[in-house]
Amino acid sequence: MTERDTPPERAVIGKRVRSGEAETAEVRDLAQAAGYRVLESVTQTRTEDPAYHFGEGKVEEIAATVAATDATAVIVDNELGPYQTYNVGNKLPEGVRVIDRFRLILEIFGQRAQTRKAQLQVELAELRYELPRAEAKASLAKRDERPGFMGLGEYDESRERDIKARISRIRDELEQIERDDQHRREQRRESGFDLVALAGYTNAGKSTLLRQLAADLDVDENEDIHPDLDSTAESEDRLFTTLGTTTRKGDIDRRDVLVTDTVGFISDLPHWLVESFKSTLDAVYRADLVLLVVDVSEPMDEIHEKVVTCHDTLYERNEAPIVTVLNKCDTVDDDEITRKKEGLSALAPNPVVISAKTGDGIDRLWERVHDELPDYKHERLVMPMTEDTMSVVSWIHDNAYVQTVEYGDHADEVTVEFEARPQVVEQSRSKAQQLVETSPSA
Ligand SMILES: Nc1nc2c(ncn2[C@@H]2O[C@H](COP(=O)(O)OP(=O)(O)OP(=O)(O)O)[C@@H](O)[C@H]2O)c(=O)[nH]1
Ligand SMILES: [Mg+2]
Repeated sequence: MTERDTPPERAVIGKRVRSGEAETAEVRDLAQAAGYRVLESVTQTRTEDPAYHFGEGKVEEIAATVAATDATAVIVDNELGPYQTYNVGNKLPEGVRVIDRFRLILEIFGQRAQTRKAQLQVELAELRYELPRAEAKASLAKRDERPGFMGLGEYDESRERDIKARISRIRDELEQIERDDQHRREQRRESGFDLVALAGYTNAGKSTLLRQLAADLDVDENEDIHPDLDSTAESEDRLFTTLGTTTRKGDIDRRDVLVTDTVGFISDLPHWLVESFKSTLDAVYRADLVLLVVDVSEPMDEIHEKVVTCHDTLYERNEAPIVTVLNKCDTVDDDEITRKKEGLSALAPNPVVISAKTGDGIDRLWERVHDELPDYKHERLVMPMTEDTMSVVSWIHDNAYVQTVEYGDHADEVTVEFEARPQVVEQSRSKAQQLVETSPSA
């Protein structure tokens, strides 16, 4: 994690809503997560102005607030078009930056990106953010207006081409990474692991839950097939603490479960931004089961909105069944939980109530995970005793839940009874078949 060593930048927040009252709690948290100190906020309820986004008078009010507080940045919790950014910037004191909601989120992601995959995804999102702005600059320059648009220097006609070329190179590299990840998921499934992913709004408690679910911090034995197993999953009361993915072995009896924690969701993200993080979100989209973590301590309408955002983000690509997990039950009383469960019943039927912090409800959650995962199959295999038989028996021990092992009277055969994923049953059958084919009596 990169923290700024320099004193935090000072910011004024601006936000426009079409109706009702503008809520600034989340954008303040986002600004703080990006390392800004928020001094003031200025809000407006009106329709969007094409030139300034806000009304021109409101922009003047923002400029006056900036001057009075000596702020160095204006953070607008809306999407600003390139021309709007330019026009608002022109009204502000010299050198004050204008940052919209997406730019802000990209700044946070940029600070958190540690792995090659995360860095590529952030760069892809930045380039996709920049492309329409470079196009706008180009069209302004073509009309020979406003040279040096947005203070970014001379118009350079190769800029757009460069961005497009870079986007396509990053896409190629990310696709390769996705193929490798997919291959690893297949390998894990073949070795009998069920893949469970944690999803949910940012700050819902996913990383805290991962630590509760993880039994096995010592992952050396499987390092080759699990290079991303990690013994830390940072939790903090801050938005977007987690950006990449962390996978750990879960503590469930009989079945081997790998639990993956990943980047949180947030509302009002444009499609291209979500799409830029596809390689990371694949851990969720391609899991066997998704646990959708919800912070139950928040007011009902906020919970509702956040669950809808999560469903929207999952909707297009997710393949796995979803179990809703109402987290932080230690902060609310039983009556409130009952009320909130009822309020959510259409969106999230039959949720599991837990506290990732105290561990309350974790046993119930495991039971539910067990129920939702594909059924284990029962199998009874009789194998001839050859020099390879014991290694097959030991393979079955590693990949299945073995009930009994019996040796024939003359130690010429062995019978194993076990339960396992359908795929493991298939594989053990074919291993047993090979033993039959190579046995001397065949
Ligand atoms: N009271 C209470 N606090 C919790 C619980 N679970 C998590 N928290 C707190 O909620 C905050 C966020 O927790 P994280 O685990 O970092 O949340 P996350 O979903 O991983 O967040 P991001 O990675 O930022 O998206 C931290 O301050 C946790 O200590 C819980 O069950 N009860
Ligand atoms: Mg996290």
